[in-house]
Amino acid sequence: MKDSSKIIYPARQPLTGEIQVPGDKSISHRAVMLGAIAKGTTRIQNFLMGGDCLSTIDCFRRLGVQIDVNAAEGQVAVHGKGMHGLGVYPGAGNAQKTGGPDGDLKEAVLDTGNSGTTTRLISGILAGQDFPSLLSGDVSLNTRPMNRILEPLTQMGAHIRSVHGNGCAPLSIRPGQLHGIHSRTKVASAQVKSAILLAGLFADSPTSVTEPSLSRDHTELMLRGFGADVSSIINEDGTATASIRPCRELYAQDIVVPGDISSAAYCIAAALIVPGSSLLIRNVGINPTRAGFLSVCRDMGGDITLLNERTTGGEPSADLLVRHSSLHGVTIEGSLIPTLIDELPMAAVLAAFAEGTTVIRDAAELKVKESDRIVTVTENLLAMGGDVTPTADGMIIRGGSPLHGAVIDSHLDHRIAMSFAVAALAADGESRISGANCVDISFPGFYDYFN
Ligand SMILES: O=C(O)C1=C[C@@H](OP(=O)(O)O)[C@@H](O)[C@H](O)C1
Ligand SMILES: C=C(OP(=O)(O)O)C(=O)O
Repeated sequence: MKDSSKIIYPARQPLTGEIQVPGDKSISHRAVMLGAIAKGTTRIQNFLMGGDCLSTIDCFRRLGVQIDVNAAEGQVAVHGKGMHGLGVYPGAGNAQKTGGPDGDLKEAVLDTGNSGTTTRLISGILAGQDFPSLLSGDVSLNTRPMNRILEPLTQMGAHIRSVHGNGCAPLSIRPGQLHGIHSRTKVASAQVKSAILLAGLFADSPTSVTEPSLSRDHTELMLRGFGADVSSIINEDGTATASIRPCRELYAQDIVVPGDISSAAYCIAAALIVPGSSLLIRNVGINPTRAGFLSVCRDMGGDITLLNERTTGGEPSADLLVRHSSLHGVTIEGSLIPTLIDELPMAAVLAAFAEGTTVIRDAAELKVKESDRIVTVTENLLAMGGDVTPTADGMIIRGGSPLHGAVIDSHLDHRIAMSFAVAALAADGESRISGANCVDISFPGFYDYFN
């Protein structure tokens, strides 16, 4: 990704009016993936044209799926190949000889870019194919932990390994007969759960995954919509189990992607901290497994009203009316964490504008995202004059003193760039954000919204 920097000036006026944020990243990824292995054409509206979802499209095109993109209209048509129709397409520049004992067998060579979701979910699908593949991403992606999918997929009979033996991508996947398992995950991760469920489609017996608490359930909801036999329960001890039966065929769907609550979080936070603001954010996904940021903002004293609540394709959404509010510190922990994992950098920044202390704990997962977000949030908050102490699984933020403009290092992590762009709106003096273009990964046009 090319380096770029951006100067952000404090907001000179309240944020008012109506906006709509781009489509949900998690749902956009899944719509392409399930569309690719379904029978028929899946038509997607309000697809997120961000770098990560474009990586998913690119991977499936390289597996022979015709995908038509109308970027201006946010529309994507995925011409599904069915459960067993993916393949290696020499000539698309993606096939190479494996050079291994399987001699001439061609492998699909796929670039998953900066996207953990693409890498982990597609691995579940590729584990069930009859051709080999090689997955690799950018420098950040190739340092992220993959043993969390390698272990359960191997247990299912997949032939998947980390090429350099370091538990990270590149990943090499060879054909293998998959069997159903019951997997217990250590962390509540929708990516791990989804990789196992997607592999379960291709197994010869049912598969289930129990996670410590419920992570985002878009895969389960969408799989059901495509005709798979999926069930989910919350167990008495608070753990969550999702189960899937092997599947012969998935059927194409029309999908309308709601606005991404993870992107809306920056607009919500900006409206809460810039004095006089009153912002209406239309069409935001509020699936309870994603809406933790809304609860936290409200607990902090944030004035947020939900209007026009509705459900499309099993996914609830609403319009959010957000008004400037005086905030106070809170504790963010436990089963709430997976419901706002990507919004924690923004929540930490918000905490710096809140009176009193905010404690974020049980969030060690922050360390294995696009950057170590405990480190990168702490470093940048300190640069702005904030009072923050990093901990092993979170941060303690003592808020209420004014932040000042600073040089912010995004570490090419889109969530860090956006969280600190918002901080800069309510700080004294100008800020400079390095690697500012990385916002295109999940929120193309982010800076224009604030202009
Ligand atoms: O399944 C998904 O779409 C995602 C799950 C989360 O990751 P984990 O499953 O690793 O927590 C999240 O951080 C990521 O941005 C998107
Ligand atoms: C962690 C993120 O995404 P991914 O894991 O898909 O790279 C994110 O969007 O904040």
